[in-house]
This record gives sequence, C-alpha cells and structure tokens, in this order.
Amino acid sequence: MGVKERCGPAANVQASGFSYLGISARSRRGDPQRLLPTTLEPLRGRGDARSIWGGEEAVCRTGDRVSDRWSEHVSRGLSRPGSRGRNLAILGLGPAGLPVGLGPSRPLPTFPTLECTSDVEPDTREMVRAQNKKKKKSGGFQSMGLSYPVFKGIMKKGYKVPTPIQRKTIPVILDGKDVVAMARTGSGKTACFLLPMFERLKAHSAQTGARALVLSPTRELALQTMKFTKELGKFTGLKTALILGGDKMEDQFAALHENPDIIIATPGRLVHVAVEMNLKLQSVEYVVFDEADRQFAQAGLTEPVLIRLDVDAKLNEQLKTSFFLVREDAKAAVLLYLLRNVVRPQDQTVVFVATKHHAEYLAELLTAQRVSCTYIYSALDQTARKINLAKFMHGKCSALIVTDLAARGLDIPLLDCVINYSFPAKGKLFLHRVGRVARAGRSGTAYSLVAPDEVPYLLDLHLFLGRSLTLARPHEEPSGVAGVDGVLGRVPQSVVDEEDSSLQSTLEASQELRGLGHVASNAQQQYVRSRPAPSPESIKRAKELDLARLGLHPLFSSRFEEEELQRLRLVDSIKNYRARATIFEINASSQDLSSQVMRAKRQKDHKAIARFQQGRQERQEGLVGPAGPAPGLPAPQEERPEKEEEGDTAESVEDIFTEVVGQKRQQPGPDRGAKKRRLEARQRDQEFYVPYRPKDFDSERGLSVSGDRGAFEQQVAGAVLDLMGDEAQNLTRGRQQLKWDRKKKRFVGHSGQEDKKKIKTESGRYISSSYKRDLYQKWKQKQKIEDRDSEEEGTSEPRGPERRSGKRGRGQGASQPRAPGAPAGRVRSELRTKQQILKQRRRAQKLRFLQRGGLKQLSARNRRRVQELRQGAFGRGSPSKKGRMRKRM
Ligand SMILES: Nc1ncnc2c1ncn2[C@@H]1O[C@H](COP(=O)(O)OP(=O)(O)OP(=O)(O)O)[C@@H](O)[C@H]1O
Repeated sequence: MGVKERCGPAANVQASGFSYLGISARSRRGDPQRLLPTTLEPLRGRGDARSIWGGEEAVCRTGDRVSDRWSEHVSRGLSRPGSRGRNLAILGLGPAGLPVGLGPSRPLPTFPTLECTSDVEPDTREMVRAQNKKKKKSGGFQSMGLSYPVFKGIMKKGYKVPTPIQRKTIPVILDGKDVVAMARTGSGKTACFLLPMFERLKAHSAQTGARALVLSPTRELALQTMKFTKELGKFTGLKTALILGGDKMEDQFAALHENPDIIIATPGRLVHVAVEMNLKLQSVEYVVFDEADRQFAQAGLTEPVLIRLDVDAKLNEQLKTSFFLVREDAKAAVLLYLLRNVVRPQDQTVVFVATKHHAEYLAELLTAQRVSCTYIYSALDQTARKINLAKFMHGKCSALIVTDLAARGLDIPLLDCVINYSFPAKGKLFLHRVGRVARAGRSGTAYSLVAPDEVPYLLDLHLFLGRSLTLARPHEEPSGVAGVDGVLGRVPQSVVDEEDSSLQSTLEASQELRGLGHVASNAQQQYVRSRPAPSPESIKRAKELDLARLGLHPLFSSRFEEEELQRLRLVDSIKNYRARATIFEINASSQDLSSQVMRAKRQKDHKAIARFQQGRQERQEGLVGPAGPAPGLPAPQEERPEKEEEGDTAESVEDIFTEVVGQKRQQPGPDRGAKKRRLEARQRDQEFYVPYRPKDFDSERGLSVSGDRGAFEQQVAGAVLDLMGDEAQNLTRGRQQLKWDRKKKRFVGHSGQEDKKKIKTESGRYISSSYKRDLYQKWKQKQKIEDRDSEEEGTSEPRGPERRSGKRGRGQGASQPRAPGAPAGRVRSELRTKQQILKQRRRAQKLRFLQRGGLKQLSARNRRRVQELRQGAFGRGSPSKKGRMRKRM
C-alpha cells in the first residue's frame, strides 16, 4: 500500500496520481478551526491516512478512528515546545490506493479562512467544535471547542492550561446546562463563566438588548470582573456596561443606551436603575451570580449541575497560617509589630477589621506611626474607594485596611500577606479572607489575632477545616521549633509593652486619634453583640483550654533570647501558681475533721489525681489528629474517663465523708442518670459502635444545612455566606435584622421581605419598589431623547441607542435591518448634518484662535488703533481736521 506524505501548504494538491487533503495551518498556531479538517469526516474508518507535524507523523490505518488519531497528533504538535504548528498535511488513501471518498476528478473542498463569510462557515465551526470536543483527554483549552476569538483572548491573557474547575465547568456550561460551581479561592472561577458566556454571545449585536448579566456582591469585584471581561473577551467585540453603586446614574443610563451585550452590575444599583428606566431585561439569556451563593437556590435554575471541587482541602497548601492569642486592647500594638518586624518590607498586606470605625482608626494610627496604609469600607465614597484600591494595587502603600467588603473575589496580584485583626465569626469567611493570598499557585501567609473571646471561633474554624489546632508549648526553646504553620501561641508581653508605649504617646498627642479610638471601641462592642454565636461545643472546649499555660508563638520564641524566655517563665509560674492544699487544710491542725477528710481523700485518689495531672499535661502539649472531634483537645471518648473520675471522685468524697462523719447525703436524681449513661458509654464496644455523626460532620456542617429542602438545595445552601454589615449598627437574629422600635420599645425583626413591594437599595435600605425620582426622564430630556421607541414596543426598556428629537437624519437607525422577532433597536448614525459640521468647524476655529492667543493680539491691535486715532485727533493738523477727528473719537 503506497502512502505518500507531504509537508508544506497542501490544500487541494494532486500529485503522483493521489489526492491530498491538506490544511495549511501556517498562519495561525493553535487555531482549532483551521486545524481540523472537516474533509476528514468521510475518511473515518475507511482508509489509511498519514499526518505530519514537523518531522513527526501519525498513520491511521483502515478501521482506525481517523479523527481521534489525528487530533491526538495535532495536540502533540501543539504541545511541543517551540512548535509553531506550521505545516500540516494529511493524506488520505483508500484500500486500493485511491483517495477515500474523493476521486481524482472530484474537486476537493477547501478549508474556510477567517475572512470567508460564506453561508457554510457557521456549520463548519460547529463541526470543528464538535470535533475538538471529542478530544477531551488532552485537557487543554483547545479541546473545549472554543471559537477562535475566545481562544485568542485566552492565549493573550497567558492562560496555558485550564485550571481543574475550568476543565470541569466550561464543557457543561457550553452544553447549555445550568451550573453551580464551588471551588477554592483563587482557582480561576471567573474564567469559568466568562468563556462560555463569550462563546454563547459570539459577537456584538446592535439589535437585541443585553443578553448576559453578571451580578457581583461588591463594586470592587464588579470592576475586577469588568477588567477580566475586557481582557479575555478582547477579540470578541462584545460590549459591556458596568452598573455600580456610587457611580453617576446618568452615565449608566447612557451606557445602557449604547446597547451592551453584557451587563456587569451590583444588585442594589441594578434594581435602582431598573426601577428608574422600567427595565425588564427580557433579552437576557445568560445570568451569573458571582460569589452570591445566597441567591441562586431561588434563582430559577433548571436542574442545575453542582460541581464541587477541592472542598475537602479548603486551604491552599501554599498558605501558611499563624494564630496569636492577644487581648483585644493589645491588638493594635501587635499589628504594628507584625507590620514592622514580621512582614517583609517588600510585601503587601491586607488587614481585615470588623467595622469601618476600626478601619478609620487603624489607618490614622498606622499613618501616625509612619506605616504607609490606606483603607476601604462600604460607606466610603466610591471615588475614594477606587483611588485607595488603586494606590494599594500599584504599590504606593504597603497595607490595605478593609472590612469584609474585600473578603470575596478580589484578585490583587503579588499580594503576600493577610492579617485578621478581628477574627472572623464564620469558617467560610476565614477561607474567603485568607483566599486573597496564595492564589493561582503563589504562596502566602495569614496571621490572625485571636482575643480570648474569639477562641471558640478559632475552634469552630478548625472543626470546619477538619484540621488540628496546634498549641504552642510553654517555654518553647527556639531550637525546638518544628514549624510555625497553624500554631496558636502567645505574644511576648515585652513586645506588646514596647509597641503599646509608642502608641500611647501617639494617642496622647492627638485628640482626633483618641476620638477615633473611642468610636472604634464602641463599634467593637456593637460588633461583639451582633456577630453570630460560636457553636456550644466550641464554647465548652475553649473553656477547657488552659490558655494561661499557652506557650509563646514560635514566630516570637525564635526571636527571643533565653533571658526573655526566663523572664516569661517566671511571670508564668507566678500566674499559674496553685496552692497544693485545699481551703479545708489551711491553718488546720492535723486533728481537724476537714483536714482528716481531705487527707483520706487524697490517699484514696492518688492514682486518679496523677492521671488527671498527666492528662492536663498532655492537653497542653495538645497535638490531636484531624480526625479528633475537638482540635487541640482530646476526643470526648478520651475525656470520659476523666469525667467519670470526677464523678467517681464526687462519689468517693461522699463515701469518705460518710466514713469520717458517719452520715450520707442523698444524691439528686439527674446525676445518677448521668452516671448510668457514663457507665453505659464505657461499656460500649468501640468495634461495633457506629457513631451517630459521620467523621466529616463538622466540615460538612459548614457546607450544608438541615431542613426539609431537596438534596440539591441542601448541598448548595452550604455555600451561603452572609457577610455582616461593616457599620455594626444593626443586630441580627438569624437572617433577620433587628431594629429598635421606638413605639414598641424593643428590638423587632425586619427581613425586608414582609412587604414584597419593597426593594433593597445599594446602601442596604428598603424602599418602595415604585420609588422613582424620574432621573431617567430628566436625563432623557437633557439628552433630547424621545420616549417613542419604548412606547412602540410596549416597554420603556431602552433597546438600541437613542433617537434625538428633531435631529433624526436620513442616515439614522430607521434603515437598520431588523432581525425577526428582535425589537426595533436603532443604530445611531455616524453621519453628521451640514449644520452640525459647520457648527463644529466654527467651534474648532474659535478654539484655535484662543489657543494662539488671538484675544491678546486683538486687544493689542485695538489699543494701537486708539493710540493712532488719539494722535491724529490732538496732534498737528488743521483745525478743521482736528474737529473731524475729535468727532470720530
Ligand atoms: N487557566 C489559568 N491559567 C493561569 N492563571 C489563571 C487561569 N485561570 C485563572 N487564572 C488566574 O488566577 C487568578 C485567580 O482567578 P479568579 O479571580 O478567577 O479566582 P476565583 O476562583 O474567582 O477566586 P475567588 O474565589 O477568590 O473569587 C487570577 O489572577 C487569574 O488571572
């Protein structure tokens, strides 16, 4: 069997009696449309084929699935380093040496070029996509069947291969299914919804209204999504409108009149604009709820596919965490120390605080201490927000102080460090905050300042993460530090004192700072009252932790000299001093009854006492595996003997008391029941005991809620993350906001849903849904835009650019072709009328005149002329002339 090969552009070439089916991929590397020969279809399974990529070749024999072999070959060629994918030739031969399906006399179809706009092109693209999709195992963007402009945008952005979540979600969305995707922070979820969106919208359409809507929870995230859309969709030509709270409404009306294909919006302002413009958004066919994981269960998704990735390993491996136990009033001092001494000078840090008042206070304080910083919170003016964020992003300052506004979605390149000044009340919020670092394969560090009342939240977090919390050992020697990741430890008092004294002097010098500090501490009280409570089990376990014996955090102990450690040991030993004798034995003679009882008790229980002390010691060393239900603490099963010992101890006190005093008191009922239960638990055969909670119960609790919802809703409801307002003005009860009712003189619940006719504005206030300030009408009057286009269509939604009254020339939108079923959108003509051109010329002339300094020249000329006239009138000359000149003057 003769097989010929050919390199070089080989479209429709006939040589040596054989037909060559060829595709020239010379001009565009990686263009899947061009690389896939639609003409290969007839070859499938019917002959031998050979393809050559550079020097490498693949031969498909009779019965082979030609397209599979071919695409494997192509992808090999594409993935070869330095490969330019230049010339590809494919030779098809029939069993008898004849080209399959294409006789020598039959003209060969040519592969369409990009410039080709014939009717067959869309079909070809579909086929190309279908072919590309068959080769899924290559796992690249090429195999997703994306069209060329989208693919080019991806390449331009520098994405070489899709991230795992992109690999999973994009094909499903392209198949037209509704999708809910959950993956780690920084795993590239934005591209997951943008790429299929571009693919669906294809190109700009002037006839229809907006076809895609992206809702973002914060303005910063919306701006970022806009940036991604522009970068990734650069070659699609799609138009995007940004509708953000804080920006001018007029600009947004104008943007919507420009006929955008995509609207990126924050929900509050979108509702406001929709009310003003009476927008129906009927043309929207692709909706994205970015980060708004509360909304989507009710968002009308049809049989959505839930894609969850990496939810077990919630924290990135490249992220290092440290927890410092600090008193609330010492946090500012520790923050200052961390920013000055621990964080590297070249690193950028985001500091998360509870309320806007904290942000304002700390920004002033740090600036006074010459630490360059800026801040963002929701109530800040939008322009200031943009400026402050840009300042930080461009490295003009090293610290950005933010509320939870910036916890979600923000992608700040080259960010290295996150500090949780206020520890988050929810595990998921912690993930979002620390997810600002260690993104897209980078490393990062998260430091958390934990006040004693925040320790239960820390335990909750570790239950949620399914990780153990490592407690720093007391008197840790610097050399003994194994690693600092995930350790809870104390901060040396000397560090706090040193920084605090400098802060105090700054505070004394500034009245304003003291005022801000006072406001921040009031806000802290409000915040503490309004934050969600930790789980009861974590509260209980936090109490059991002997925090007084907690060691220095290794980060500090490695920096502190032995002398300092000794000093701390002395302070600790004074702090932890416990008298060996009980109160019954103080000043008691050996013959005293109470002393006798205690001695007898001690003797009887010396083993239990030793075990208890040993247990406490072990707890302090505190290394319990992730499977342990209480991070940093022994499992309940391990606790039980101690509890029983306590119970037994109580029993034996009774016995001894009876023995010595001769009287026995009755024990109350419930305790007897408890003892019985404890005994039963001891007898439980661990091998056959099936715990009523699965091992990952605590972890999954964070991702699911109980209730009578469907399986899907139960799964997705776990993704709910309610951020608390950063103004700490309202208390919350469940999902309800509590507000003080003056008449009822008590807090009352207000979810905003009582009155369905109310809407929530971008500031979070509920207003009547019919609330309208007629801003749109005023804007239209100002812009001289007629109301007719909407009236014609039975809706006032702007479709297509505006018509200006009395100025609609012949070249304007009326002549635009109208797609079947499409509303009457009109494209604003770029042709100008004669008057407009003359007016513009006059304006330009005037401008040039003024720029040349024409006014000055004119007045100088006038002055000269007046001078001449004066001289002419009063100088030499005949009296009659003088009289005439005087008259002229
Ligand atoms: N395929 C890819 N290859 C390389 N980098 C990528 C890829 N996809 C996304 N990135 C980059 O990874 C970073 C994080 O992406 P993105 O912001 O979309 O993450 P995310 O999952 O939405 O994060 P978050 O959950 O915090 O919102 C961005 O800088 C983005 O440019």
